Amino acid sequence: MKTGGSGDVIPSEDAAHLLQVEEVSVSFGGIRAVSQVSFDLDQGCCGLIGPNGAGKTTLLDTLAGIHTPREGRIRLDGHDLTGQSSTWRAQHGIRRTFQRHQAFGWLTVEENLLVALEWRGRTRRILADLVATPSTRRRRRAHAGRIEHVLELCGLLQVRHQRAATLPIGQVRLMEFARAIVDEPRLLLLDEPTSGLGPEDTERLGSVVREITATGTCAAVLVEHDLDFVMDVCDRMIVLVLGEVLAAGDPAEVCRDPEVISAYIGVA
Ligand SMILES: Nc1ncnc2c1ncn2[C@@H]1O[C@H](COP(=O)(O)OP(=O)(O)OP(=O)(O)O)[C@@H](O)[C@H]1O
Repeated sequence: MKTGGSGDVIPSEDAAHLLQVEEVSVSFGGIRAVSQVSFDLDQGCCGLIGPNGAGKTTLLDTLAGIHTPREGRIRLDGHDLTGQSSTWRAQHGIRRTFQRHQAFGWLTVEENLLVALEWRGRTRRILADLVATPSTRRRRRAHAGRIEHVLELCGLLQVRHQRAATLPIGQVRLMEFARAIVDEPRLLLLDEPTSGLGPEDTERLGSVVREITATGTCAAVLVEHDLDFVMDVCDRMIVLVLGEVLAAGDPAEVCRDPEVISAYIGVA
């Protein structure tokens, strides 16, 4: 991992996990939203489930650098990134998707992906560059293969030239997912990605999440209320209740746990 301009990264002495969450607690005033949560992730997709107010989004936001933990540490590839900004984390391969979409509506689907691909490591001129100068055209050609592949993977080839604002919500969500994976992140943080998707798009999204997290180069943490989707794409599951880990492990086993059934599945 490279250090960012402002970043002092501290290597862990332990064998590095891709993601290591160590006794992380997050509070808002007197509310302890996340309490002493620890887990590792090396590959695959880890589902984060639990009732409303359990602390799932807070934990995801903390991994993304939106909140700072009151206690604990977060490491990526062994490097401590607890105090790093969300921009720094994004530049080092962490991508977070949001429940509310954040597409550039006036750009086409393909341009949205190009912006995402070019953003990494750069902070200026990207939108301005979309007016095609010769250097922009050269860069577009260099990125064309990757964009083509991701458009195909996400079922967006046919709408590649449509403006994002004109797409139905299901395709906007798939495009947002495509933007998150186009520059091959190390860690994806997915916040209720099936929200607003119909069964066909949900199935496609599930197969893309499975495919990209099966390569071993990208892992994902998924917050999702659709338990069928979690069971379909996750090889691991963590159940949070009132900010604490109630159960963790193989999804099928976790779902059979009587405490999990009583605290969440019975009411989900
Ligand atoms: N910005 C904030 N300021 C104050 N309290 C907050 C803030 N964000 C979350 N909380 C509180 O922290 C706790 C955990 O909330 P969080 O949104 O993380 O839960 P969640 O499991 O994602 O819930 P849901 O499934 O409803 O989205 C809740 O009590 C919530 O009210």
